[in-house]
Amino acid sequence: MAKLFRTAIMGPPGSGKGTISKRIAQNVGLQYLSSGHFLREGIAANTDAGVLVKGYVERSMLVPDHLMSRLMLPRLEQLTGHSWLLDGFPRTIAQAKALNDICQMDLVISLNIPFETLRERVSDRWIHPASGRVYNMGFNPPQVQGRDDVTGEPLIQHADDRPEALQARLRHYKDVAKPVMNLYKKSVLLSNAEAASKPLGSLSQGILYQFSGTDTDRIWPYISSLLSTKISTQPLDTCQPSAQA
Ligand SMILES: Nc1nc2c(ncn2[C@H]2C[C@H](O)[C@@H](COP(=O)(O)OP(=O)(O)OP(=O)(O)O)O2)c(=O)[nH]1
Ligand SMILES: Nc1ncnc2c1ncn2[C@@H]1O[C@H](COP(=O)(O)OP(=O)(O)O)[C@@H](O)[C@H]1O
Repeated sequence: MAKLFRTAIMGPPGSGKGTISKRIAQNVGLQYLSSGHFLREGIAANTDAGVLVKGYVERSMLVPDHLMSRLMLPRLEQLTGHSWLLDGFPRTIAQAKALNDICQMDLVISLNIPFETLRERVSDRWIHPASGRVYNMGFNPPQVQGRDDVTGEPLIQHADDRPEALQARLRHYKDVAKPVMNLYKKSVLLSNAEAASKPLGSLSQGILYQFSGTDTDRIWPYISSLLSTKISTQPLDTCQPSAQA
């Protein structure tokens, strides 16, 4: 049985989830699954799932929880036997509960970045719409200005990255993410029977680690060191539903 490591990264738009996830995947060698990327792939390939979610994604609305869980959970079940990192899922408490039903996570990373920093970053953000590759004109510019490094196709800026839209997205993120963070935050020791008899919202798991700052390069060493500690002390295990399941 291998040591398996299941983790998720949370944070407001522009907080650096994608940037940090890429570093984690390179350093730790786990499977990286970004919900936004996964949905966009389905839309581009015109799969049944892609057709169902297209309207929501194009309007930057959250895909309904039941649909999101129906798409993501089988994908995770295919990764049995692998360590993974989720970016963008679970985003709501309903999604977190659905994930708990199939798997206990080991660690949740939350990025806490000041609004002004987010505003500066997203106003400088350019994306390659087909792949979701993200560039920042100061931090990680493309090799050729305005062009994707891999395909050479033009980069675009998202209407959602305008400051007014960002403010609204941030408010929405805070409302939706708070109960999810509370679920992962505090440690409570409960027997399975106790856990089963409590409403899920009252349970929390003590696996949330928050990182604050304005620079990804400064936050990264702390995350890297946390991961080394967590992974080296991780018991041999397979994916199990959490006590709440
Ligand atoms: N100047 C600067 N830019 C950064 C830093 N870290 C990341 N960025 C850039 C890369 C992107 O253009 C932008 C947002 O980063 P990400 O796309 O990694 O963020 P995230 O995945 O959280 O955004 P999303 O949820 O997709 O809106 O900021 C940093 O420390 N300094
Ligand atoms: N966990 C999720 N629940 C509901 N919708 C999601 C989820 N993840 C992604 N989406 C959909 O995909 C879109 C793109 O997601 P993402 O790439 O994470 O970017 P953003 O930070 O703009 O939300 C979202 O606007 C939303 O429509």
